[in-house]
Amino acid sequence: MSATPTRSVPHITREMREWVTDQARAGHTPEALLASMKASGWEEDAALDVLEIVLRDIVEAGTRQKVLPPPARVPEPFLDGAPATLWAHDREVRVVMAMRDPRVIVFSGLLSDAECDEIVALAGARLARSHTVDTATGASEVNAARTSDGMFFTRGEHPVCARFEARIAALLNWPVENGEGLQVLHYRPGAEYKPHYDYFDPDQPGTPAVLRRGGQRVATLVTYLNTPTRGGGTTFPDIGLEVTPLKGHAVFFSYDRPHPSTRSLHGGAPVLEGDKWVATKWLRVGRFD
Ligand SMILES: O=C(O)CCC(=O)C(=O)O
Ligand SMILES: [Fe+2]
Repeated sequence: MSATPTRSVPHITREMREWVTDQARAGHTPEALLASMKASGWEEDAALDVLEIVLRDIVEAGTRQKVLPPPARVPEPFLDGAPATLWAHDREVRVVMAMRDPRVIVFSGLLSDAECDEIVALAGARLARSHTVDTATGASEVNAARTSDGMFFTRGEHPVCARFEARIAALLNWPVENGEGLQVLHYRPGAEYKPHYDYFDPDQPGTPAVLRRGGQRVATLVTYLNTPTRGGGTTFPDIGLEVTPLKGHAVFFSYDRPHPSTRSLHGGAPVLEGDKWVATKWLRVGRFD
């Protein structure tokens, strides 16, 4: 048996990678690149190794872009004609601001003060340290990026939940059945939720299991159940937006594919004074049974 000669993987500097990438994008052939590298003193074998690695990376990056999932239909309120208010099941909701791309809408009056208080009281009785779905395993785990406490109601668990869910479905034109149960989060002073995406990362091994129930998340509605004294806004770092948490207001945003190009990155800024309570409704592309 003959021994296979081992060849070490060449170290490719950032400058080298950029030069090969620029030349290839400018339309120069691999043969032309090889000739220039040899002319500037490269050994043929080493130059070939570098070209093979960098050109393969370029092709793979291009393929990844092309296999972006097609855009999904997303929840969307009827805002044609720029109405000041929308009728949502049993209540008039005000439209405070609407951004088109990415889609971000702030509503007020989605819940009455009494309904906010009732949800806080029901959730408070059941709070435990927040858990998020770990897409590596599909299991729940304590998430260090989120320093709030949280719990989930099942859909329609209390009359106030069912009423709220019917309102959300009417407001956003999305079936109640496609919504997850409400999640309630409680942030104490200093607590925050670092910027994140709400969709499930398709590259994580646990994601297919999570998607079996309802498919991807395509929109989020965060409703503020109280008004923290200072801090605790919902931030959208890609667009420099911070939504003030005001009791009964809600911020809606949608994302038509599980990809950062949706610019749906968002977080809960640290609460500086007072507490913060929110109810999050995640909407799936299909029935969440
Ligand atoms: O607390 C907030 O403002 C954001 C909450 C959030 O991002 C979530 O529940 O997914
Ligand atoms: Fe979120």
